[in-house]
Order: sequence, then C-alpha cells, then structure tokens
Amino acid sequence: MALKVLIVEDQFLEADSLSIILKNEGYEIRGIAKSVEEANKLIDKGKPDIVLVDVFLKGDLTGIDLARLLDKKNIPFIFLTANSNSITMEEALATNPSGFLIKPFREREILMTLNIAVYRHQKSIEFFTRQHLWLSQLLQEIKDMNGMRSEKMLAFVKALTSFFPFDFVVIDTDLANPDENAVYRYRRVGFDEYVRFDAGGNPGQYQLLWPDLVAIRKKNRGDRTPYYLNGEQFNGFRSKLWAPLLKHWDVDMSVTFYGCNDNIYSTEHIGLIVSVQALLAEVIDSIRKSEDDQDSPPKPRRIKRPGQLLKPELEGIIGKSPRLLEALDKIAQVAPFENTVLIMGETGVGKEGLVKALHQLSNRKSKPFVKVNCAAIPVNLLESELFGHEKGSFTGSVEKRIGKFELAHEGTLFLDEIGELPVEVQSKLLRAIQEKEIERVGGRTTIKTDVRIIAATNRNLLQEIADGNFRLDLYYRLNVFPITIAPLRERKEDIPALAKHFVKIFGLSSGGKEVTISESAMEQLYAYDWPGNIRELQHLIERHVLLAKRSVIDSFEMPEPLPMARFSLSSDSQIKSFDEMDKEHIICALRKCNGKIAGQGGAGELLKLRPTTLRSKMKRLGITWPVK
Ligand SMILES: Nc1ncnc2c1ncn2[C@@H]1O[C@H](COP(=O)(O)OP(=O)(O)OP(=O)(O)O)[C@@H](O)[C@H]1O
Repeated sequence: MALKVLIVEDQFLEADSLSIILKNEGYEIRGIAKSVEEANKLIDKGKPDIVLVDVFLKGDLTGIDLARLLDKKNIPFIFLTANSNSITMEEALATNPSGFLIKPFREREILMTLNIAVYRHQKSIEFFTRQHLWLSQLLQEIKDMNGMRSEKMLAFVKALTSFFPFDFVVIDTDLANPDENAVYRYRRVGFDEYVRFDAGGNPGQYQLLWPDLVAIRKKNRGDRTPYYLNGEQFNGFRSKLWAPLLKHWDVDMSVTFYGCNDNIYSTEHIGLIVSVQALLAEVIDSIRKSEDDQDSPPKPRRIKRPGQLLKPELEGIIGKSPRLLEALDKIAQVAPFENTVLIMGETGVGKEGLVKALHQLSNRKSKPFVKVNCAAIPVNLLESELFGHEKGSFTGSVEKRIGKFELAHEGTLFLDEIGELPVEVQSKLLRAIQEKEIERVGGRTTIKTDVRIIAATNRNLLQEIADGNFRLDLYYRLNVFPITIAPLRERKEDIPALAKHFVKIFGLSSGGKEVTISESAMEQLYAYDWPGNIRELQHLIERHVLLAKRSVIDSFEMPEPLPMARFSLSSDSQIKSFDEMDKEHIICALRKCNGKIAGQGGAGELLKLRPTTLRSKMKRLGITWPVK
C-alpha cells in the first residue's frame, strides 16, 4: 500500500518538486499545507504515515510547534531546512524527528531519508508491541504463580525492572489504607539485586520514609493519569514515573518508580504502562490475596535470586552504579531484537564489553561476531575491508577478498570508532545497511547479506555532522537505539569494585600475588578524574600490582594532572571561553604553516584535524587567512 505523505512547506516550488519526486516513486501525497493551521486541518481529515515539515513557516506557529504535536500523536516527521543555525537545530532535535532534509533537495537523498524514517518508525512500533507482549506474559505468569506474598512481590518487581528502569520503586497496594504494611519499597542495588524496606525500615540515603509517602499519597489522590517528571529533585532522585492502578473505577493502588539519573522516563514508558494498567492492578490484587509471610528475616533484607545474580553474558562487567545499570538494562532490552544499536561513550568506558554482551544475549549468539575498527584501517583499504574486492580490482589486489559484511553474515558486525569513517565510505555503508546488500569493490553483482549492525563511537556525532564529517542520514539510520555509557568520573561508586577486580586479575597473572588496596590509596583513586576511564584505571593497577613488594598497596603514583589543571589563575586573569582558546590556537597553527591547511606540513596535520573539519571550524570562528 502506498505510503501517505503530508508536505508542510510554504515555498510553492520546493513543495511541488518534492511532491513530483515522491509521486513518481509511488508515494501518495496527502496534501501540501502552507502553515501549521492548514496542516492540522489535513491531519484531522486523515492521519498521514509521515510528514515532511519545513522548520521555518510563515505565521505564528513554526514547524517546530507542529513537530511537537506530531510527536504527541506518534506521527513520524522529517524536517526540511536550509539553515542549520545551532539553536534551531537543538530545538528541532528535541522534538524527536525521524530525519532532516537539507535544501536544496536531491532526489536520492529524499528517498533515502524517507526510507530511514519509515524504518525507524516501524522499529519503534515493533519494539513497543514486543515489549507489551513480553511484559503482559510475565505479569500473567506472576498472577498465576503460587507462593508467599513477598516472593510474588519480588518477582513482580524484577519483571518491571526490564521495562521501567528504576533505582527505587514504591508499590502501594491499598491507597485507602493508612497502614505502612500496605506499601512495598525496594531499592535496586545491582543488576538483579534488591533491598526491601519493611514498615519502619530505613530506606538508606533516600528519604522515602513513611511521612514522605503519606504526603505523596495525599498529593496523588484522585489523580487518574500516569505521569513522569525528569530533572527535578524528588527525595534525592532525579526522575520519577507514577502510575495509578484502578479497581472498580477507583484509584486503589499505585506504582512509583524513582531514578537517580536524569531523563530516564519518556512518553514510551507512559504508553507501555497504560497498555498493561489493568493487568498490573490484577497482579497486585492477586499478590495482596496471597499468603502473608510477616515472620521473615530481619530488615532491610538484601534479596538475590539464587542462580540468577547476573546474566552470565554480563558477568565480566563490573559495577553497580545507577549509570552503569541503566546502560546494562538497555543492552538486555534491545539484545533480542534486530535493531541497529549505537553505543556512545568516551574512550575506555567499556563500550566493547557491552557490544560483546549484546551479541551474546541476542539470537545471533551462535553466529559470527565480526569487528571492524574504522580508525585503524587506512582510508583507501576501508571499502575493501568492509565489502571485499574482486581479484585485480585495484593495484595489488592479486586475490579475491571477502569483506567483513560477508564474514558477519547472519551474525553481528561491530563497527568500532564509526565517527572516524571517511564520508565517501559512509554513503556506501548506508546503502549496504539500508538495502541489505553489498557489492565487492570491482564486482558487478550484488550480494545479499543479513547482518545486525552495532556501532560505537567516542566522538560527538552531532558535532561531527555540524563540521561536515558525518552524514546526517547515516546518523539517523544508526541512531535507532542509542545507549550511552557514562564516564568513570560520573560513576565513581564503581571504582572500588573495579579496582578490587583488577587487583585480583593482575595478582593471579603475576604468579598468584595476593594484593589489597589500603583505604587511603582507594581515596586517591576516588579523587582522580580518570580521563582515560576504566582502561586507565586498569593500566594503573596493573603497573602497581606488578611492582608491589608488599601485600598492600598503600599509595598509588597517580598520573600528572592534565596541563590545563596546572595553570593557576591569579584573581585578575581573565578566563577565556573554549571558542576564544580554539581561535587563538588555530591562528597560531596557521601562522606556523604559513596559511597551509591541507596536506603535509599543513595546519590540519599539526592540529591533528581533518582539513574539512579545520575549514568548518575556521568558518564558525570567523578565522580568515591572512588573519585580519
Ligand atoms: N565494567 C567493566 N568491568 C570490567 N572491566 C571493564 C569494564 N569496563 C571496561 N573494562 C575494561 O576496560 C578496558 C577498556 O574497555 P573497552 O575497550 O571496552 O573500552 P571502549 O569504550 O571500547 O574504548 P575505546 O573507545 O577506546 O575503544 C578493557 O580492557 C575492558 O575489559
């Protein structure tokens, strides 16, 4: 069936040419609207499958206003823009678009961007449907389960963890009952570990004590709509998701999730919770009716389910910080699906470990796992590395070569350092991913491939796009399910476990040395900022274990602080912005190279920047040569 497209564009010629191109490709044009008002009228007449909307429209409402409405209505949309002014881009990105088309439009790009947008939308629907089915099935099992009340409640909490990330959950089983025993509170302390607080128990650092809960109950009473809040403070947390559960049309119970991290809840969580609201109420009702087990062990109780402490595939991954658990949850959630996954994080944070775990948790685990490090392969060989080549296709290609796409057939292809991929290869990669077929270099036939792509990067891809080094359409195709791993300095609570783990490993590999770390040495590890993240910690400990003459490491020889940190600012010195410093630095390099940008001895080489990146930075900072 033809896909229905609505075009919202006030420039007649542009709208008309888009419409002709799309009609020729078999799309149905639902109409051309010149303003948000006109667009809304057309949408009311019949929902389009996708909307192409100009960011700047005449009238009071802009394309961004329309985008917000479309996002709420779950209609995918692509922005049309000639201007990549950064503030507008930031605002536009926040509306959750499925892509951007930059004017003047090229036919091929229009079609590719539309295909990607449709792919992303289909994947999100598919993801939601499967999540819903999976959660419903789990809830049904818990409802039918025999067992004591606390056992069933724990199974319930564990089931919810995979779908609604939380660090603390409050299940209120009887809102009308002023008894603290009607409220169940659990804190998540590991991937599959929880601490339960019974009536009178102390929920630790988080002040969710009974008086707080009474106040929250009072505030929520009568509220029938689930909501989420991000970025505010709630008793020490930064995110909250609340859902009322109805019985006989009355709000009788509720579930509240709290997260230590910002922005963990979204409209998707609301959609999912609403889709199982009735079942959640039935499960809690069945738990309420099951046998009470008040005479249980002292409180608070740390609960681990034997044999299921951690998914074995995640076992080598050390740490229990909320930031790490958030990433691990996402890995476990997305693994069974076929989605492309993009993993972002600074160098050495553990991206590769997560990618391997993802493959192991996926249905492709018995098939090949193939890694390509896009930064380590010379540019002229990258294409043949990815897609292979035919004998004699270029000088030196004496043998036919099978590329990584073919080697990864039916398995996972891990594209590490994707931000380093040259733009020329990016378009070929995009085609290979989108069309699921490749052509060997020098080959004439297309070869079908079935690979799941997982890409990782330590670069800010949006900045790379702004600098002209990364294709917007490839970014949208890869960024279907993004996962960010926080740097070590933002999850310092993981340091002791990681340090102990590395001490043990390097102790064993250096002849079974048993080494421990003193408290003051551990404090040194805490105080440092770890620009090289876990890899840097690992190397530091390896060195100290090898050199350790005693069984205790009393102090670490910490790396020198970064040069910047050594500058002491006198009270009258002026602090320069990063842009000002960049400008001075670039001008200095240009002077040294006499204005030469590209090639050997050019400023690009000196600054370790691609000439294109350097030129766009110069343009942005208003640098010209000779310097005015
Ligand atoms: N949570 C963890 N538990 C145990 N070891 C870890 C953990 N995270 C990272 N490591 C170890 O730290 C080292 C660096 O990790 P890894 O290579 O996965 O980082 P990366 O993010 O892929 O870095 P880069 O961007 O430089 O490729 C590896 O030896 C890895 O085993």
